[in-house]
Parts: sequence; structure tokens; C-alpha cells
Amino acid sequence: MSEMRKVGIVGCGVMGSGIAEACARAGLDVIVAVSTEASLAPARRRVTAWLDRGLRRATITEAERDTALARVSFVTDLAELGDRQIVFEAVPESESIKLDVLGALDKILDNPDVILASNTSSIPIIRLARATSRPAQVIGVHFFNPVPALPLVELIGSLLTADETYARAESFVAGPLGKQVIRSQDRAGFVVNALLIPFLLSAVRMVESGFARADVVDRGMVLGCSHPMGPLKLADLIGLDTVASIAEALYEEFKEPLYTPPPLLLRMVEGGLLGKKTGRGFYEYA
Ligand SMILES: CC(=O)CC(=O)SCCNC(=O)CCNC(=O)[C@H](O)C(C)(C)COP(=O)(O)OP(=O)(O)OC[C@H]1O[C@@H](n2cnc3c(N)ncnc32)[C@H](O)[C@@H]1OP(=O)(O)O
Ligand SMILES: NC(=O)C1=CN([C@@H]2O[C@H](COP(=O)(O)OP(=O)(O)OC[C@H]3O[C@@H](n4cnc5c(N)ncnc54)[C@H](OP(=O)(O)O)[C@@H]3O)[C@@H](O)[C@H]2O)C=CC1
Repeated sequence: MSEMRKVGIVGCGVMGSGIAEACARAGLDVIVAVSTEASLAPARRRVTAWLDRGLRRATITEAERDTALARVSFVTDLAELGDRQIVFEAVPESESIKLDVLGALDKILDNPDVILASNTSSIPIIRLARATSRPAQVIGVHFFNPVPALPLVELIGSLLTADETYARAESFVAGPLGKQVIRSQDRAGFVVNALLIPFLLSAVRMVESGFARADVVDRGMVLGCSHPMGPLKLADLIGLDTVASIAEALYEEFKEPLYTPPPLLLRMVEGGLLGKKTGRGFYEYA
């Protein structure tokens, strides 16, 4: 089985851009597919911004930044991913959007061995795999945000994922990308989000009920429990739309009240207050 050097990424928001940066820095050939012409410039800007942060942190030189950026092409036509060996989907946390994208990819990917990797935070992989004619090659490869800073990747195989797909995906993320891997069974939220999301929702409920302000909750967890950031700042970093969608997927699976998205969270999403990516959530961002 040949080494996977041709990477495709669909979606270039918070996560797609981070995955693109990681792959480009690893010396891989990357094509990023976005949905419209208007998305091209922001997509390139996000990948560049990750590389520039690396430059500021001196984890990369200027020349390495330029070489890495030159390895990434941005396209609007999914068909340009036809020759890829591994394709990551990083489109929004919506089952219907992901099913459309995976179904379309299934039709255009030439290579019978191609791996279709979903970065979903919560949707059971088997439901995504069934949108394709190759469920044995579909796997959850769940990166964490910010991708350059966090070493973990959760790998989630469905009941139909081939052992070989698991092994190839693991050697890809642990090899060129240098990530550490935990394996999860295929249930909503996997390991990390099944634990993290109820915590974030509890913090939202504290604010919603008027019990404590967002900055008080966050200071409590940073100074009292040594978390790198408080839960409301973290929810803003993830994206409140994504937090709400993960909560809904968890609730759909387990029907536990602790997973229900609080009305305040839903109203903020409906109002476009999605957190850092839109400039306002529980906090404001310049
Ligand atoms: C929702 C899901 O499905 C799964 C998830 O991802 S859940 C979310 C998981 N993520 C977390 O829990 C993050 C918790 N927070 C942290 O680990 C840290 O606060 C942090 C890594 C985000 C930043 O830590 P820090 O370096 O001490 O802070 P700081 O120096 O202020 O970071 C500044 C910036 O560098 C970025 N950054 C941090 N480390 C970086 C690195 N090694 N390379 C590139 N960028 C980096 C940060 O994103 C931040 O971005 P902005 O410039 O846009 O503000
Ligand atoms: N945010 C986080 O902390 C984490 C998120 N995840 C998961 O990663 C996935 C992506 O999340 P995230 O990056 O945060 O979301 P974002 O909202 O930041 O980005 C999603 C991107 O997908 C693009 N998009 C939408 N539809 C399509 C399409 N049909 N084809 C190509 N691109 C499309 C959107 O841009 P445009 O429409 O302009 O093209 C947008 O930029 C989700 O499944 C999420 O749950 C996983 C780990 C952490």
C-alpha cells in the first residue's frame, strides 16, 4: 500500500484550515475544496494565519511558511479531489451537509483505496459511511482545536470500517502529522465530547440562570482547576453552533437531560453570535 501524500480537505473553517496547515507543514500535497468562489479568499487567509502563528511562535521559519503555503491549492470544484489518497471532510456539524458531501465525494474519487475521513465531533460514523459505496474506507479522524496546538486525534471506526483503514489512518496521523491517537467506539460524541459538552452546557446554564457571569465562571475554572481556558471562552473558541449541534447529536443518542442545549445557547446561535469565528459570543473579539 503506497504512502498517502495526496490529501484532500473539504471545508476550510476553523478545523479544515488547521488540518490543511498540519498537512502542508508535514510536506504533503494538499487540495482544499470550499463551497463557493467567495469562500476562497477567507480559506487561504485562515491557513495563512495558522502558519503565521507558527512563525510568531518560532516553530517555523519564513521560508518554511512560504513552502508550506505553496503546497496548498484552493478549489471550488469537488471533482478536483479525484486523485486524492485521503480526503478529510470538515464541513459544518450537520448530518445532512456531511451526507451530501460524502455522497458527492464517493462519486468522484478514482482511487479504490482512498480513505474518507470525517472530522465530525459527534455524528456516528456508520450513518456517514452509509452515504457511500465504500463504508469499509470511511473512518472518523477527529482533530482538536486549535489543531496546531493540540496533540490528540480520536479515531473512530464504524462496525463496517476495515481494519486496514484503521491502520492506515493511524499511521498517517501519528506519522507525518505527529499526533497522538486514542480509539473510540462509534457512539455519539465519542470519548472526549461526551465528557466535555455536558461541562460546557452546565457553564451556559449558570450564565442563563443568572447564577454567575461568564467571566466569573471562566476565572473559577482557570484559577481554581488550572484549565487552560474557562468553559465559556472554550465554547466561543469551538463555535456555539458547533457546540449546539454536538449537544443535539448527544441528546438524540442518549436522551439524557444533561445533553439538552440550553435555550440561551440556541438563541445565540439563531442570532449569529457564534463565538470567536463571528466576533461575538459570550465574549467580544476584535
Ligand atoms: C469540539 C470538538 O469536537 C473537539 C475540540 O476541539 S474541543 C476543544 C479542545 N480545545 C481546548 O480544550 C483548548 C483549551 N485551550 C488551550 O489549550 C490553550 O488555551 C490554547 C492552546 C488555545 C492557547 O494556549 P496558549 O498558547 O497558552 O495561549 P495564547 O498564547 O494566548 O494563544 C494565542 C493564539 O495562538 C494559538 N496557538 C496556541 N498554540 C499554538 C501553536 N502551537 N501553533 C499555532 N497556534 C497556536 C491559539 O489558538 C491562539 O490563537 P489567536 O492568535 O487567534 O488568539
Ligand atoms: N470547532 C471545533 O472546535 C471543532 C470542530 N470539529 C468538527 O469539524 C467540522 C468543521 O467544524 P468547524 O471547522 O469548526 O466549522 P466552521 O463553521 O468553522 O467551518 C465549516 C466550513 O465548511 C464550509 N462548508 C459548508 N458547506 C460546505 C460544502 N458543501 N463544501 C465545502 N465547504 C463547505 C463553510 O464555508 P463556506 O460555506 O464558506 O465554504 C465553513 O468554512 C464539524 O464537523 C465540527 O463538529 C471537530 C473538532 C473541533
